[in-house]
Amino acid sequence: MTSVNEKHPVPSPIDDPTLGLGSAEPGGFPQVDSWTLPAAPEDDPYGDMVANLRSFLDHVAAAKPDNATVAELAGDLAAWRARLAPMSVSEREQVFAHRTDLPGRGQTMSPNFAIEGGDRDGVWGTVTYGRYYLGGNGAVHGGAIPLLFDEVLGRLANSAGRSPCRTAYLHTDFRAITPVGRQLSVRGWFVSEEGRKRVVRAELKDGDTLCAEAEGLFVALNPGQP
Ligand SMILES: CCCCCCCC(=O)SCCNC(=O)CCNC(=O)[C@H](O)C(C)(C)COP(=O)(O)OP(=O)(O)OC[C@H]1O[C@@H](n2cnc3c(N)ncnc32)[C@H](O)[C@@H]1OP(=O)(O)O
Repeated sequence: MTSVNEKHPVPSPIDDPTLGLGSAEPGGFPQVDSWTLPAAPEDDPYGDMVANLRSFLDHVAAAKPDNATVAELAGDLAAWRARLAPMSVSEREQVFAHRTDLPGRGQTMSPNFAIEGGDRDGVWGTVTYGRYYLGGNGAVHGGAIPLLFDEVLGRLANSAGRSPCRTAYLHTDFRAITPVGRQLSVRGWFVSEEGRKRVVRAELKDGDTLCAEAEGLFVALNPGQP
């Protein structure tokens, strides 16, 4: 056990019995068969929870709370951790990041890529980086940009009935500051597909300004590869 304070001890992630190196399921990424999201269900508590969690992280990043508020929040978070801990399931059963019917796949790790359309050769949509992703001086953290590209290109490279693949390289060029809090356009497309090798490119734009672009090689997994 590791702990930031004695009142609210935080177990290390390694204590999670449902995960471990070597236990990943082959090609465990959710596959994309259609880029069209179904109409949002009337009542979708999980989607609401994830949207609130994203917004919560933005507010945590933006706020300068007093100590009493921070202590209360730490207690609330510890209580929620204790409530969720017995509900841990295997990767296959996990809901987080597996809800391909939700914007952003129902996860909060990578920026919320809102898909507008796509086909076998490409995908396009928007992203708005919240305050959580601030690097400095109003610009998005440099690591959060390849995170978006891996999400967009990973989904594209695994789409349309293709066999599961993994990122072999992801080269990112930062061309201009990527602003926090503005709706940006994102586009990913196939450059080539030869044997196991899928070369894809993507760009991130603020209006006409190219903020960043990337090239990725995704390699189709052989049987038995994790
Ligand atoms: C819905 C979900 C969206 C999110 C998707 C996210 C996708 C991810 O981020 S996956 C996680 C990050 N990636 C990884 O962990 C991958 C780790 N690496 C690996 O597992 C392996 O190196 C792997 C599978 C990529 C390739 O290994 P292996 O199967 O042995 O292939 P290998 O024989 O070396 O290479 C196959 C071909 O690719 C080429 N290649 C492989 N890696 C590279 C590289 N980094 N640069 C250039 N070429 C490469 C090889 O030269 C070879 O080419 P050729 O056939 O012309 O000789």
